[in-house]
Amino acid sequence: MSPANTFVIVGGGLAAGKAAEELRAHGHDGPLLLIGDERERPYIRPPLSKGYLLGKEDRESIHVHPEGWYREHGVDLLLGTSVTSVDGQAKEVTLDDGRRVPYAKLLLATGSSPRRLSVPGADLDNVLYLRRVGDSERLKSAFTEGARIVVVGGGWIGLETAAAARTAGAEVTVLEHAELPLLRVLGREAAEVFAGLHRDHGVDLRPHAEIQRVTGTGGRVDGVVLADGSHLPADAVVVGVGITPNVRLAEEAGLEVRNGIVTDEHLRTSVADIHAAGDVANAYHPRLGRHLRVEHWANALHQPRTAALSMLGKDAVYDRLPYFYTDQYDLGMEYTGYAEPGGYDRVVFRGAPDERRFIAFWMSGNRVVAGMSVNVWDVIDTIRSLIESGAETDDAVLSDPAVPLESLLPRV
Ligand SMILES: NC(=O)c1ccc[n+]([C@@H]2O[C@H](COP(=O)([O-])OP(=O)(O)OC[C@H]3O[C@@H](n4cnc5c(N)ncnc54)[C@H](O)[C@@H]3O)[C@@H](O)[C@H]2O)c1
Repeated sequence: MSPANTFVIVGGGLAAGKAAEELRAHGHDGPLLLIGDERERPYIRPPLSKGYLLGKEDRESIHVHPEGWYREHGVDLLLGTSVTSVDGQAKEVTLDDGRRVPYAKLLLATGSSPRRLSVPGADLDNVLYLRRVGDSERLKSAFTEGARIVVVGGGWIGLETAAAARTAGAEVTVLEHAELPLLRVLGREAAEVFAGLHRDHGVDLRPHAEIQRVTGTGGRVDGVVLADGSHLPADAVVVGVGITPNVRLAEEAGLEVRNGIVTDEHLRTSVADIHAAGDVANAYHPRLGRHLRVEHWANALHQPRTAALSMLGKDAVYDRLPYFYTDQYDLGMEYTGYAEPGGYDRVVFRGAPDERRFIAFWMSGNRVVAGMSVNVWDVIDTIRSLIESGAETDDAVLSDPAVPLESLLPRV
């Protein structure tokens, strides 16, 4: 095995772990090095705000591969190690200990980092973020019976952690900038379902809220002050105000970076032999006809196959529709497709949103562009097929539970 044939993966999350697997599965038999700055071997993040946070899943179960897998598959794991620079001309990466590693092909799966809260007091202890497994453990110990938890941001992190905190018996307030949590992602009617869910579980949901500062005593949080002057006591503050892609290495290496590392549909970057996948990749999506950066688990799970094939010189295109899911209290939801504001003209419901058991279809003309099932199971694959087929349908049929969804698919 010659080092000239070394493939290097930078990143230690799901996309990185999965890429190692796909490279071996599709025939890379040369040296394979995975370099990640976390000390933990690659793990998946969805349980960190769901089952793991709730104590329903153990640490072993969240890993992408069992402990021995990397050795068995000849993957060198360099954990707790940062890549400090990439040289796309010399085709080598430099590590934080000064070592230089040449590569034949490089995959950047550097992920993203939580946006920090930038108000006075935001550096106090117990202002908590959620990205890594240790963060989830810190949240878990803060979520105790009667603890006062203020969550900043009503996105998926905010709402899932709010649900976990309430389930643990904490008093929870969610501060959301917008008029309604998830309004931008889901539109009004579907977003109302999540707001109602949290209110029914005793969460104090505050829309149009602007945090002005975090107050504390002895270095620890004791409250937050809002722009309207109100003061909320708090034992911990959880911040979920979005993430930013980790693009520094790519930028410094001269790769095209625009809302993430820009790639084509093969997940190739603008520099030869460098590929990108996962949260950090702003990849051209041929089905949607635009570049798209997706910050969800399913993307980090599936893009590595395309990246691996393309690193091996085989033809592969990434055109899967985005997919994500959530579990909050007794509500389970799956979503597939892509419906940005302006990209759809109405939402059609099948079932009962007020009972939190329904399917929602985001429509553009007579076509479904995205679908969400709430407490309705085993339909998401059919919804995906319906979107992918581009079949025309109408609202009366979509909203009628007596019409099987399969019957809306074009016959082949
Ligand atoms: N179930 C899932 O699929 C899941 C779960 C967790 C996280 N994620 C992903 O991880 C990423 C990070 O999640 P997130 O929830 O942090 O981001 P997000 O972008 O989903 O939500 C951030 C929310 O915070 C609000 N906000 C921003 N600044 C604020 C402020 N100063 N005060 C009050 N509200 C403010 C925004 O309006 C938005 O509603 C997202 O891409 C998310 O989709 C997905």
